[in-house]
Amino acid sequence: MSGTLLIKNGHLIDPANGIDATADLWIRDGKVAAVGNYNGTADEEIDASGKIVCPGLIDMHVHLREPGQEWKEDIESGSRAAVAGGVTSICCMPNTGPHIDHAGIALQIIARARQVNLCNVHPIGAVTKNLDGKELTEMRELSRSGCVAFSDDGMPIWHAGVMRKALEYASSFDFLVIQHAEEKELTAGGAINEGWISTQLGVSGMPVEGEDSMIARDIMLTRRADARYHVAHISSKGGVDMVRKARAEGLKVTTEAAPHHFALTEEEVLGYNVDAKMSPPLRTEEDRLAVIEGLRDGTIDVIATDHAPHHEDDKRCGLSCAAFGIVGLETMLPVSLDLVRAGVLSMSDLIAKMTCNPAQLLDLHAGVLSEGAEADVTIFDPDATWTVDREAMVSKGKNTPWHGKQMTGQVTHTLKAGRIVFAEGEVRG
Ligand SMILES: NC(=O)N[C@@H](CC(=O)O)C(=O)O
Ligand SMILES: [Zn+2]
Ligand SMILES: [Zn+2]
Repeated sequence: MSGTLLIKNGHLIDPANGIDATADLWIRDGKVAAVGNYNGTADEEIDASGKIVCPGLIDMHVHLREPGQEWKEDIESGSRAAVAGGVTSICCMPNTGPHIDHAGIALQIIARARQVNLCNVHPIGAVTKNLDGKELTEMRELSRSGCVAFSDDGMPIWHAGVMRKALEYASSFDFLVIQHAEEKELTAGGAINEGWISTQLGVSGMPVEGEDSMIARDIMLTRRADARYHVAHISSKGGVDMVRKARAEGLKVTTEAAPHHFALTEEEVLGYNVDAKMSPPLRTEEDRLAVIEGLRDGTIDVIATDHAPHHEDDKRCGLSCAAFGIVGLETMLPVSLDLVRAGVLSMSDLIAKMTCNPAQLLDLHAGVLSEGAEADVTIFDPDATWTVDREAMVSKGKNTPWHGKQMTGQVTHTLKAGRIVFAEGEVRG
């Protein structure tokens, strides 16, 4: 956008620059022009009194379903859902059809996202061709085509030998390898966490050891390869403890938590609720508290949604057969704000986990409000309440466990490169 926009009187939080104060934010020609005083006049103003103004949120774990399953979501609907949730940069996972396992698909996604022009979309390239865990992709070429990290998400990088090669190769270029940690030999046939509740419901469970054993194996391989390893959607106490230990040892191990794993437990599936089914599954209260402690002490430096839209037809067929996954973009912020309200994190530390921390991990030029930076900005009212209505969701996916629940914290404006792309409850553009 051209011209000068003033966002005034907001509580500005820019963790990367250590800013946490009431201040005006000046934007000129799509870039941050100044924080505080500015020698000029505004063409347009947004009054942000009583609101928080922060860098546009980044969600490094999103499933956009395009190409291949556009009835579940596409780049346009996913981008719209993102900005409605205050998210201005998303990384999309490679389990599309075709998979993001060659440069052409990555380039196609980037081109389509630019046409849609609502948020930044960064593909994550596959580690193995077809995501079948056998042969490595051309990671260097995928990286040159815009992939910001590598994963077989949806599937684990299963075989230890392939994982070792992937980590060794990635290490020579400093690529980040993101693991969906699940030992399928242990979880096969399971739909929810294995335990008392799965027994009670008579539904096959996925033991927590499925996640933990793969994280343990991967940490050993990461140590040997001196690679950068990231655990996707961590959900278990054992996993968090191992990551904490690995980091203390100086290994380049990082992880992310999804809001559902720190907000909900396996009790959500009582009543056979298919919208509480995802992989990894909701686990016990002990696991949930361990994820929260990991967020608090910095073991977990990123919050990412694992936004996984599915069509009704893939969900409404019983707990055992329903697809794994829930949508998350539009509820990420209010659910995460509970961590501030509970005194687990300061507002600035919470925002860091959704802005500068993922940006740093993925080397994105985003997540800060420094002078000259692209003006991707989120404005939200931390106290406003609203009720989740699945039918009113912007995403094509309506599979949310929070339907009918009251949220505290509402995005009022989302700006992409200085342009208002969401305001007054409407996506613009
Ligand atoms: N998380 C999920 O339950 N589902 C994801 C796959 C994944 O993230 O592993 C999906 O693509 O639907
Ligand atoms: Zn996954
Ligand atoms: Zn995922």
